[in-house]
Amino acid sequence: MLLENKVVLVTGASAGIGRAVAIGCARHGADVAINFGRDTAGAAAAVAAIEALGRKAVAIQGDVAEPATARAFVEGAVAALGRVDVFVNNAGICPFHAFLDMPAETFERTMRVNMHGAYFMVQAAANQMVKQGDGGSIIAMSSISALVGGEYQTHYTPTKAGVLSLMQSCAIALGKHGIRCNALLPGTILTDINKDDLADTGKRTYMEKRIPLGRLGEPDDLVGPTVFLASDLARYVTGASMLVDGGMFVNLQ
Ligand SMILES: NC(=O)C1=CN([C@@H]2O[C@H](COP(=O)(O)OP(=O)(O)OC[C@H]3O[C@@H](n4cnc5c(N)ncnc54)[C@H](O)[C@@H]3O)[C@@H](O)[C@H]2O)C=CC1
Ligand SMILES: C[C@H](O)[C@@H]1OC(=O)[C@H](O)[C@@H]1O
Repeated sequence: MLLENKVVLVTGASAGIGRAVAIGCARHGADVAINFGRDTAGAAAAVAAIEALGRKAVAIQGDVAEPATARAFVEGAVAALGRVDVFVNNAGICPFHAFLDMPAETFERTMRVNMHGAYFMVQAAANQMVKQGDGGSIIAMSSISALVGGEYQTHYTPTKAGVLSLMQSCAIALGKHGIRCNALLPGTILTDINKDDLADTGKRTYMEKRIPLGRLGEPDDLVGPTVFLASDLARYVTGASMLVDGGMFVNLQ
């Protein structure tokens, strides 16, 4: 198994991509600590699914927008599972809104959750890995939106570009410690984050038509790429980014 004896931490793992990735890593042999915001039932379901696979799991509540959450999550995970081998920064929000009347609070909250949250979480995980002294793998859930814009995502796309950039700089800062840092760039994956947006059937059909593989993504589509980057198969991969979008980005005409 690719992640045998590894401890994986995933933020925002009570639903969507984070939950799929947490359970997927357990399927490949990892013990898993999940951070979650408010969804206690979703977090409990993720823990139960991981334990049903014969792996250890712990769920730790905390708002990633608060810098103190990062240290508490890493410390709680180490207390429960012993160490941190892989850190997946996944928690994120995208409250769709037009640019010209974007409320300052919506802009600031999106920045704090997606960008500040990623920064302090990655920093806390990296410090633990440096302390352990035998490297690690950090993976950030960026987005196709790091590379292209969105009319109702002017507050969101800069955070995804920021997270991609964070992985590039951290790859340099942490390479000497044997810590690899990479970004995954999902396309459009059906989750709660875009449920309302894609309830517009015209928009959903348009998005589907843009995808050469012919369908929107599902959370499990991110498991393979995450497990690969987490595993020793990717031992010489750092500072890299991988689109997981069914080919949407390259589909000009
Ligand atoms: N669904 C998609 O099409 C795409 C999603 N992404 C990214 O993937 C990541 C996961 O999103 P999805 O699974 O799609 O959405 P989701 O809405 O299903 O999941 C987001 C998760 O983050 C958690 N979360 C939100 N704010 C939090 C906070 N302040 N503290 C702790 N946890 C918090 C939520 O509780 C939830 O578990 C996000 O970073 C998103 O930007 C990137 C590209 C495409
Ligand atoms: C929320 C969006 O539907 C989703 O998130 C992203 O990062 C991409 O823009 C997807 O379409």
